[in-house]
Amino acid sequence: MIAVDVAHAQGDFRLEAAFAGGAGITALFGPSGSGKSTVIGLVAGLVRPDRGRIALGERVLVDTAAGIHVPRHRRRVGVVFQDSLLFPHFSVRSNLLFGRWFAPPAERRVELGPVVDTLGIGALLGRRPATLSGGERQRVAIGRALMASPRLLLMDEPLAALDLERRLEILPLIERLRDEFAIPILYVSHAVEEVARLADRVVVLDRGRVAAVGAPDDVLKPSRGVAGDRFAVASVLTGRIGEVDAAYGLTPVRHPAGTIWLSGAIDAPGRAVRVVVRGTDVALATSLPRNVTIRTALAGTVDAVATGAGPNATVDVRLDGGDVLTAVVTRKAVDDLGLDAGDRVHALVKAVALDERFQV
Ligand SMILES: Nc1ncnc2c1ncn2[C@@H]1O[C@H](COP(=O)(O)OP(=O)(O)OP(=O)(O)O)[C@@H](O)[C@H]1O
Repeated sequence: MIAVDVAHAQGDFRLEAAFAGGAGITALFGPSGSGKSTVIGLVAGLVRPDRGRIALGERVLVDTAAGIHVPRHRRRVGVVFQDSLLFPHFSVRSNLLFGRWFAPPAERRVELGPVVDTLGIGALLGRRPATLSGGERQRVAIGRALMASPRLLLMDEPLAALDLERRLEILPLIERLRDEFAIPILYVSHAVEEVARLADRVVVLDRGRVAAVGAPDDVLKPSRGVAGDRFAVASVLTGRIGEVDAAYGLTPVRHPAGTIWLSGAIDAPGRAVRVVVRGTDVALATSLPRNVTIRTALAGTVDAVATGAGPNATVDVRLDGGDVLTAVVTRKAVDDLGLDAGDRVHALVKAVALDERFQV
């Protein structure tokens, strides 16, 4: 468990944040410049806070009042950045083994074999970093951080430099290492799908302050602190996978409010799945439109409509079965349709917006 309570100024920016992260993945989420990387730097020991305390379990890493500032190499905190630097003249194997030196021999709990297996990098061990693709380099960087048997792993936008295909390959590996190595992870990301899928707990930062803390389903709602960034609004729906439509390459997810179609085939009938839906990918209709390309129409009742002075509005729809789906629509559409709490609506979601590999 990591507990952070710090104040730190750099230039005009002032961070004043207190939060705690437990087992599993704690996501730090928020707009650019909100202070996410600054928090990572403070926990990693790259930056010394003006004031505050950082503790990892029983161990105090920073306590400015007591004059404690554990140097970074003694923190037992692993760090993976967007572009992690590997040692260019070492093989992948040597890069991985290098990580071990950061753990005192008695505390080396992570072995090379399981790391290589989990990350699927066995074929790369003899190669030099320059010969690796971006995705391969990132896997090795994650492996090297793991080899230090860290008590906490910091991941600062670890997938941001990769294309969608590579991101989708590495995402399940991050889940596996969370589960198999049981190392708590503090994970910085801009991407709402990543946060919704990975995080056990989300800390939303906004202009250096903690705007919200909670489970992804609760926090990734606009009314709970991420207003202003319409692309940061997402909902998580739970359903069961049906039989793949092989002719069209679609997977149906059965939900009490209707069938959610995913673009792509997941051959796992009966498996429970969480589907992450961005608010900007949802349209609302007061009657079921017939001649429309969208195949997914979920029935529900408007719970709340939030409008401000801006052009956009958010509409929380309580779907049949209980899940809440938030739609980001224009304020004009809300007025034109006269949408209000209690109205029955159909929430329309484009299947092509739901990449099946982002679902859990
Ligand atoms: N060394 C520095 N000197 C002065 N200001 C800094 C310094 N480092 C960062 N800042 C400022 O501190 C603020 C927070 O930066 P930080 O990198 O923590 O944000 P972030 O949430 O990680 O952003 P992003 O998502 O864009 O990476 C920004 O306004 C940034 O310009």
